Amino acid sequence: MTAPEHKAQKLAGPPAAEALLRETAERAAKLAQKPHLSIVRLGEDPASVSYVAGKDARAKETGLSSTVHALPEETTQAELLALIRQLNGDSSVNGILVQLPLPEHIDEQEILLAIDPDKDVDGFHPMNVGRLWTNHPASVPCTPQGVMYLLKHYGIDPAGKRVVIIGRSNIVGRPMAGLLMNAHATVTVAHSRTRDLRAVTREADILIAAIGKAHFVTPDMVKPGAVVIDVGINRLEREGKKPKLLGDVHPDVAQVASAMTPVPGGVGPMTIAQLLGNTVAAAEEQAKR
Ligand SMILES: NC(=O)C1=CN([C@@H]2O[C@H](COP(=O)(O)OP(=O)(O)OC[C@H]3O[C@@H](n4cnc5c(N)ncnc54)[C@H](OP(=O)(O)O)[C@@H]3O)[C@@H](O)[C@H]2O)C=CC1
Ligand SMILES: Nc1nc(=O)c2c([nH]1)NC[C@@H]1CN(c3ccc(C(=O)N[C@@H](CCC(=O)O)C(=O)O)cc3)C=[N+]21
Repeated sequence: MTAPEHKAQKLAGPPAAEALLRETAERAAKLAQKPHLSIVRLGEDPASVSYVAGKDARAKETGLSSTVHALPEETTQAELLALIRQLNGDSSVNGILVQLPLPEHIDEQEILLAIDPDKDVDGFHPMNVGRLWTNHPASVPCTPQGVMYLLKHYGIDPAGKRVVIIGRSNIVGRPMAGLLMNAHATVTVAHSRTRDLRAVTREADILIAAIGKAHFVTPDMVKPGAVVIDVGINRLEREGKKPKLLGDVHPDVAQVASAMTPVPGGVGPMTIAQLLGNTVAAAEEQAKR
């Protein structure tokens, strides 16, 4: 008989997301007005349609109200800016989210700059990015903030640990690095130009994969006993069936890691819960004025 295989602890997202949603619902209920989230989406990309539907449904379940502005793919820059200005000026709107990626003809940076930083529940406005990197966080991007909540929920403290993040995007890798640095981790950010990636990732006590390539991280890249956080969601569209979702981490990594997030059911649910948390936080701030 062969020895039983080692299997990493499963860091499931839903229980941590439920805890965050409960806290969020309690805070929402204390406000005189229901917090309101406005979600803007352009075009019919199936992943965006599915994420936005999830965000809208979760908002309503949590005692928030939300509106989805589903605009045609051909919407112009000027039309999109006009909608954002209208939402900025509407005191019944507490949070604004413009779903990314935007179509090619839209200047994403100009759109993100136009969102009132106080309503920027994604934390993408340069004002909020600057606050994160000076350790005065206001609104922080939902996915990395959700990862921090998940780590805490499972009793994993990054302080003093070596963390390696693969990916340097504005939505995941960079803000993840800022948050972990603020939480006293020693942080390395790797990317497509990193030399000898395997030697770098093997240094990690906590390895975070945000690459966008299915099963990219293999067991040989992971230090035995490391905690592995899989942010990747790679959609395998299948004829007549729901798409299959694959993470950036190969399932065999569970044989070497001490703990690992699954995909689906890992970081994804944290992102949505954190978005609602950010919306309630924005509503609380706005209620003080
Ligand atoms: N769970 C969730 O809630 C969310 C999941 N995601 C998922 O996370 C993943 C990453 O998303 P996002 O950050 O937006 O993606 P981006 O494509 O913006 O960034 C990917 C990063 O991975 C790096 N990379 C690509 N190939 C390699 C390689 N061969 N070796 C090392 N690094 C590499 C890129 O490097 P370089 O900069 O050099 O190009 C880049 O920094 C995706 O699967 C996405 O779907 C995203 C947001 C939320
Ligand atoms: N302005 C903006 N803000 C974002 O936060 C943002 C964005 N644009 N563009 C795209 C990415 C991606 N993203 C996800 C949200 C939820 C799940 C999620 O709920 N995932 C579930 C599965 C969902 C399913 O079944 O499709 C899971 O992993 O278990 C995943 C990914 C937010 N993003």
